[in-house]
Amino acid sequence: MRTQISPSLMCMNLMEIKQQLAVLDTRADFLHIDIMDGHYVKNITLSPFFIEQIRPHTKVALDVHLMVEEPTDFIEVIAKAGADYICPHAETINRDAFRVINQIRSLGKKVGVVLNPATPVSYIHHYIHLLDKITVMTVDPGYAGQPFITEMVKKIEELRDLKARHGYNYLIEIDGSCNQRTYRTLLEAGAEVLIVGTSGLFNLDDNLETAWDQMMDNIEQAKGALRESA
Ligand SMILES: O=C(CO)[C@H](O)[C@H](O)[C@H](O)COP(=O)(O)O
Ligand SMILES: [Co+2]
Repeated sequence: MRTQISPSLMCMNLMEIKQQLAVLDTRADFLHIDIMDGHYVKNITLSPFFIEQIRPHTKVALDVHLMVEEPTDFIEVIAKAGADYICPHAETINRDAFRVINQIRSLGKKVGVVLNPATPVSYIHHYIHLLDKITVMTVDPGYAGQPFITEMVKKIEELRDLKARHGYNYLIEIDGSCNQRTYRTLLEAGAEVLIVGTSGLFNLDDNLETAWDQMMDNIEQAKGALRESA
C-alpha cells in the first residue's frame, strides 16, 4: 500500500496560509487539523472556524484530531464546517463509544480514534472493526516538536497484525515525530499514514515546495533501506 501523507496544519506558517495550502493541495493525502480545548491537553491550536475558512480552498480530505474532554460538544460543528474524518481520543469516548461512532457516521463522516502512548490497543477492542482510521500517538498529545516514544513501535505492529488477521479496514496512522529518523522504523512496523509536522516537513525549509521534496526523498530513502534489508 502507498504511504499516505498528512501534514499537520498547526505546524504551518499561518502568515502564508493561502500559498502553503496551494502547495499541499496538489500533494497531500489528508490535512491534519489539531483541535484542543485547553483542558484535555494544556494547549489551544486550531478551531472549527479554521476548518470552515480553509474548506473552500482545498480538495484534500480534512482530518480532525480532537484533543478535547467532551468530543460530543464539537462533532456536529466540525462536521458542518467541512471535516471529512472526525477522530476523538479513545480515552474520551469509552463511556459512550458506540453512540459517538454512530453520531459521526450519521453525519456522513469517516470515523477515526486516536490512542495516547499509554493507552493499549485492547482499550478499543469492542469497536475496532467499526473504525476507518486508528491514530497511534508516538508523543504525548498537545505539542509539536517532542521526542519519539520508541515503545509505540510494538503497538503499530499489533494493529498491523490484527488488521491482516481479521481483514479490518482501518488505516494505521502515526502522529508525533514522523521524520527522517523514524520513517524506516514506522514503515517497517506497518504505518500507512504519516502525519508530518515540524520535524518531518515544515522545518525542513522555508520554501514549502522544497521542504516537501526533501521529505519525499527522506521517505524514499527509508523505503529503499527497507527493501535492501528484506
Ligand atoms: O497532535 C499533535 C500534537 O498533539 C500533532 O499532530 C502535532 O502537530 C505533530 O505531532 C507535530 O509533528 P512533530 O514533527 O512531532 O513536531
Ligand atoms: Co494531531
